[in-house]
Amino acid sequence: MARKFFVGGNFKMNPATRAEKVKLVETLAAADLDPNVDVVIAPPALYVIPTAELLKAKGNSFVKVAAQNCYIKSSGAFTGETSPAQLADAEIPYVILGHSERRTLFHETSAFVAQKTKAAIDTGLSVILCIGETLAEREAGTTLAVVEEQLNAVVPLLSAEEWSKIVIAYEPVWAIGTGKVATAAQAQEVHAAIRNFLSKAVSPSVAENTRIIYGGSVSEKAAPELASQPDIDGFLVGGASLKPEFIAIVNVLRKS
Ligand SMILES: O=C[C@H](O)COP(=O)(O)O
Repeated sequence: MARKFFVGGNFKMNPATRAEKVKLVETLAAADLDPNVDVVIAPPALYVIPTAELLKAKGNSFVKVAAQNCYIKSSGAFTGETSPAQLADAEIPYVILGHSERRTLFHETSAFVAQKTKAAIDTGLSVILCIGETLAEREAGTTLAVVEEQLNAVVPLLSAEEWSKIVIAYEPVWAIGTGKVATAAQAQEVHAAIRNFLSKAVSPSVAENTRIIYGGSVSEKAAPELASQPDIDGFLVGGASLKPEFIAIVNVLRKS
C-alpha cells in the first residue's frame, strides 16, 4: 500500500500574537488543500486547544493539530509540562517529539525522547519523531550512526503495530532555519538508510509502511524535487508554515 503523503507545519514559538495565529489558522482552514495529504499543524502549547477549536468552528476537520512536546507522566508536580493524557483528553491527536531544538537547547537525550515517545503512544497519540545530525556529525561521516542511535533508543520500547502511529521526521540540524535545504539526493540517501534500518531493526513491513518525512528549510521551490524521491513521504515545515507558501507545499503532489 502506498504511503500517504504527510505535511506538518511546526510553528515553533510563533506567531507572537493571538491575532496573527487566528489569521494563519483561518487562512489554512479556508485553503484548497490536496485531500490525499495528511496535514498537521503544531502551534505553541498556549494555542493548541484554541487552534483545534478554531478549525472546528470553521468546519475544518481535515487539518489536524499537534503539540510540540509532552512529558512522560499523566499528571503531577511537573511545572511547565504538558502530559500526553491531557493532550488525548483535549482530542489533540499528534505530538512532535525529539525536535533538534529540544535535543540541543533543552538537553533532551535519545533515551528521554524514547520514553516520551512510549508514553505518548501508550496514551493513544501519534508521534512525529524527529531525528537528524549536526553539520559536524555530517562532516565527520557519522550521519547514519547518529540517526540510528536516535532510533535505536525507541526500537525496544515499541511493538511492530505501534510503529503505525509514528511518523519519522528526518531533519538535518544544519538545514533547520538556515535556508540551506538538503539536496534531494542527500535527503533521499538518508531516508533510504532509515528505511533499511527499520527493516532490519523492526520488520520489512514496518519499514515499508512508516512515513519518513523531511524537514529543514523546506520551501515551495525545493518541495517538488524532494517530494519526487521514493523514500521522502512528506515534510515537516518550520518557517514556511507561517506563510501562505505552506499551502503550496501541502499541494506539491497535486495534479492540476
Ligand atoms: O520542524 C521543522 C524544522 O525544524 C524545519 O524548520 P525550517 O523549515 O524553519 O528550517
